[in-house]
Amino acid sequence: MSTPAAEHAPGLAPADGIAARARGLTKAYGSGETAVLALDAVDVDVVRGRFTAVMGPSGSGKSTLMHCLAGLDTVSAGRVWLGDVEITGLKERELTRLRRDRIGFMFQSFNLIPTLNALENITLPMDIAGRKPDAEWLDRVIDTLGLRDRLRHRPSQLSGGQQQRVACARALASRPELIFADEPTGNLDSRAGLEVLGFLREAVDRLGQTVVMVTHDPGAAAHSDLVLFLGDGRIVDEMRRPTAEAVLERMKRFDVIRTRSEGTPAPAEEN
Ligand SMILES: Nc1ncnc2c1ncn2[C@@H]1O[C@H](COP(=O)(O)OP(=O)(O)OP(=O)(O)O)[C@@H](O)[C@H]1O
Repeated sequence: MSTPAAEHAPGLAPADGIAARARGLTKAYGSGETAVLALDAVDVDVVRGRFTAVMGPSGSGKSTLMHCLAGLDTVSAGRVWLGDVEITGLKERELTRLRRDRIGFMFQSFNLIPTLNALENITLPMDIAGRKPDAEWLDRVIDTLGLRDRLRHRPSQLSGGQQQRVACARALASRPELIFADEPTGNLDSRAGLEVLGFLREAVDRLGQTVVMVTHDPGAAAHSDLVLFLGDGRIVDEMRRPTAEAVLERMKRFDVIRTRSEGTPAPAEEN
């Protein structure tokens, strides 16, 4: 049970249906004078069946948070759970299996294998794991992502947006409990980017998936249900049912704080 105070803290949700959870998550890089505190005692609940965006200035800890939640990076202190399994303290082999079974990843570079066709790329992680895809689920994913008539094409025969859709399908194919997307629209033009965001949205709404997306783009964040704002390694704010305008306004406040702390005039005076 979470305490009433915890329920109102940014980034914390009521304690049921949690896909990932962190408590006191702290990550330091380096030591001594060059040490960087990338995450500073972060508490966060990722709610199942929702689309969560993570935003914040460059260097605020977004990627580090995602990597620690996904078990791709070790933590310096604190605890992380995927579903009800605590991953902090797991051995690398157990962690690899857990990641493979429970998590789908989408990165900015799609990491498609050029010699495999779209379908083979989509099922590759499951093939490696020696698991058979659930045919009905795979069909739904392929149709939702509009890839039915592109399955035999190789990546070089697909547009950037189509390649990203294949990467999205690959992340969804094993029906993971959680999808982590790091700047999934970063390399795409705005139309293809919108497509991918639409598909992630549909993955949540129609397929019941859980998505965590790191982004710099307020327009992308507006597709989510909840935006978590990171500043200096802490969750400093959250926004439900975001709009691009509201997210942009919130992000501008980071610039004002930074400008003030650096002792230079506020940006308004520069414009
Ligand atoms: N491997 C590393 N070694 C040392 N410092 C690191 C390492 N990775 C990240 N950092 C530092 O940790 C802090 C958080 O980095 P992180 O990449 O999580 O930020 P971010 O919000 O994702 O940034 P960006 O928006 O620029 O991608 C930064 O100060 C960064 O320089």
